[in-house]
Amino acid sequence: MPVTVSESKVSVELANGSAVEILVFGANVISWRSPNVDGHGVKERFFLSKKSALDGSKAVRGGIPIVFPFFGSPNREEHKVFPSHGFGRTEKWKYDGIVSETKSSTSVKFVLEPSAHIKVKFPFQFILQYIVTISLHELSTTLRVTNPASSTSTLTHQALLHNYIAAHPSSSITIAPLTDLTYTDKVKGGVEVVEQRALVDVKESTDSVYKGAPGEYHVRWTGGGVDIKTTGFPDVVVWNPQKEIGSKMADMEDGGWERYVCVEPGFVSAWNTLAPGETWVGTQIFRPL
Ligand SMILES: O=P(O)(O)OC[C@H]1O[C@@H](O)[C@H](O)[C@@H](O)[C@@H]1O
Repeated sequence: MPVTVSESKVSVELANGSAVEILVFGANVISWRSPNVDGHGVKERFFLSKKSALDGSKAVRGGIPIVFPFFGSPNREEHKVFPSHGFGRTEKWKYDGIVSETKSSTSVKFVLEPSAHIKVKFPFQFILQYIVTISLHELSTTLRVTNPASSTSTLTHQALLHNYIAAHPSSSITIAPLTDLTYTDKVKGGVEVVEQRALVDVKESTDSVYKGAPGEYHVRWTGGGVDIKTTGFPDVVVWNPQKEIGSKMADMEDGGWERYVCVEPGFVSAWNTLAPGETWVGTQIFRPL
């Protein structure tokens, strides 16, 4: 049975051992195992902190949390009732079934619409759809944000896929190509910097929001790597707190920052405004080396 559905989780497994697990809480992908390129064995591709809550009591520290309707700390009035990164990652999504299924690929879908308690705090209509597609050697995820309003009310939002890519040691991690892009350095209080490096590393605490993102990222580390292709996301965030900040995070496993890098495609440096009936779509595809 390639798709297994429980109350809290949807799991999909293909014949070659590729497997993905998605919590209904946050529609958070928490695991993706895919075969090694040499054909021997499968490897976990995402980091998930051993100290992360997975019961819906707190956002997941790992996998792919979905950031919506705003990124980072809330600065618009209508967002101030929410914790950082919004409510997309802390709501229970509805599993909406299998979208397509072949021998080499399966797509499943999750939907989030305003619940009674969200409506009280966020008086805007929205429909989020999240499609996770696992194929023999790739994983892709697509987020669709729709403004279903029939009146004139617009939906203004940001969105980001907060990928925790399993990569170690963090001293060997590089991300490219980001050269010549302007980024906001959140570690240095939000100064704008033009990236000079051909290979960006995370040896020091890094929290950088790149604008005008190329949509293709080569993430490499000793003995491994992954390529990520994206469409619809004008920005990309690179984040690794290193020991300095990571050791103070209650849900971070000991030394966890040594074992991942977050490369996060997003629509975050500006706001996207959807007229009634409009939909924004962002897609990412991972291919491990
Ligand atoms: O601890 P959180 O809310 O999951 O956020 C983790 C990090 O997420 C990144 O996307 C942000 O750029 C960082 O500033 C933030 O610290």
